[in-house]
Amino acid sequence: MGTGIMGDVVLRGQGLRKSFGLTHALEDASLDVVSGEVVAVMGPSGSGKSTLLHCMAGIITPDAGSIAYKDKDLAKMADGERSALRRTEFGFVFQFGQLVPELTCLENVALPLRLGRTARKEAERQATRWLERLEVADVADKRPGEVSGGQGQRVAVARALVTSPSVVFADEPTGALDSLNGELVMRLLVDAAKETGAGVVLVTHEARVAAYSDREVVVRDGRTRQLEPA
Ligand SMILES: Nc1ncnc2c1ncn2[C@@H]1O[C@H](COP(=O)(O)OP(=O)(O)OP(=O)(O)O)[C@@H](O)[C@H]1O
Repeated sequence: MGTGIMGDVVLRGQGLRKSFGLTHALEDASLDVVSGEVVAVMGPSGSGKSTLLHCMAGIITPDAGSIAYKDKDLAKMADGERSALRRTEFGFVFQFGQLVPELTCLENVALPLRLGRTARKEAERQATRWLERLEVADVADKRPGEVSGGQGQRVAVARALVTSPSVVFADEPTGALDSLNGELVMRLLVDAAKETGAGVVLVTHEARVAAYSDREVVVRDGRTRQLEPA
């Protein structure tokens, strides 16, 4: 891995600190997200991985440090601007519970486009293309409760990519899957991201999953350590 052409730094977090009461979740964490590159964020349970991801995505505000999207400081954006950035430039894949149970898989994938005011027909056309790309076109009309865990995660990946985001945040995306389905989801996620040029932040504690990345960053006690590519 790691031989693709990498682009520019799209998102840069530097010197991030975040405490929850007396818990110092992040002490000094830095992370660069490069377009077309998959960076794995590894580390033991409770080390601060998810907190780092949530800060980088603008979901929570760090106590100190800076996060810049294409050189624009997230802290200086208005709330509305930050939410618009999340909706249009970021995609999210979590471990589970992210699809809307009342909607069909097709409607779930079309939803981010609909929220961005794309007309229904066009949104569903693009959603269909992404379901095909993730090899789950056959579940388009089913609801999330009627599909397997692996199929559901592939639908979630399709939904994360449908807006052509510049950054995809994936927090233990294969955590609830068996190894075969986990490998399939990772392969499809990485291939699709490479194709669109998205940078991927992959939070995982599994070396087998991190093996899909181009670069690894280890978080320990809220501090990041960048590993040199092999
Ligand atoms: N909203 C919160 N309120 C209070 N404490 C929190 C909150 N979020 C995280 N923490 C604490 O911050 C520390 C880091 O948590 P975080 O979820 O970032 O770790 P992690 O590396 O992602 O762990 P895991 O691999 O188990 O998901 C932990 O001690 C956790 O209990």
